[in-house]
Amino acid sequence: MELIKKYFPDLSDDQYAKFEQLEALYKDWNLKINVVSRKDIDEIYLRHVLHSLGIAKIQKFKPGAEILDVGTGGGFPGIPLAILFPETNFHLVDSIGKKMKVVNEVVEGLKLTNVKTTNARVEEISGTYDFIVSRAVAAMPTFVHWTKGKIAKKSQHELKNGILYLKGGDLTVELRDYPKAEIYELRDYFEEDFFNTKKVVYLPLKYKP
Ligand SMILES: C[S@@+](CC[C@H](N)C(=O)[O-])C[C@H]1O[C@@H](n2cnc3c(N)ncnc32)[C@H](O)[C@@H]1O
Repeated sequence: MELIKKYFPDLSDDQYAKFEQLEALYKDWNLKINVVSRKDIDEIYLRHVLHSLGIAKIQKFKPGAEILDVGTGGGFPGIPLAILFPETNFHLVDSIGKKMKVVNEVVEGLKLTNVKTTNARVEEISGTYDFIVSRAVAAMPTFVHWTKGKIAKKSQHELKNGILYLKGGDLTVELRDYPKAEIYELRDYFEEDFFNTKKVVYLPLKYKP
């Protein structure tokens, strides 16, 4: 929790209270349905919450904007981002029902009124979004294929819209066909060793192969 205050010092009491409550909710649910590994649950603020919030260091979401979290699993990065941007709308999607059950319980427990959830493959989701966020779901070519047509051409963020993907390691091969991809190193924003190889890849919509 101290980590959240260290990097996001200007949040409201309600936001800090939600981040505080989040740990207990996940710990409780993880005893029943294992959605977060044991090591990760002990370091949930570093490995899940702060990592998810890395996206916010690259892009601030506007009130009323629509964000799709593809393959949210236990709710990452969608839930921490929904706490950080309470006036932005988040749609969290995953194809595994039991993970969505936990997400639904956490959303309810935290009283997050800006989160909608759907248990489905992303290919089945219709509608368009200002940004698509994700972590650890698929290689970029597959991900781009799955999400084709789901990014609004007219964004509420003026000229910025597209995919914001949390990735790690060497991306040279994976992003070879995406010359417009912008790579942001999270070690430039967070000093913990965990972030040494972590990045946010921003793929603008107007990418033309
Ligand atoms: C490794 S987990 C990552 C979960 C979460 N994003 C995180 O970082 O903790 C990948 C998730 O993507 C989901 N997934 C994979 N392909 C999907 C698809 N086509 N549509 C929706 N969800 C998908 C899986 O069910 C799984 O929960």
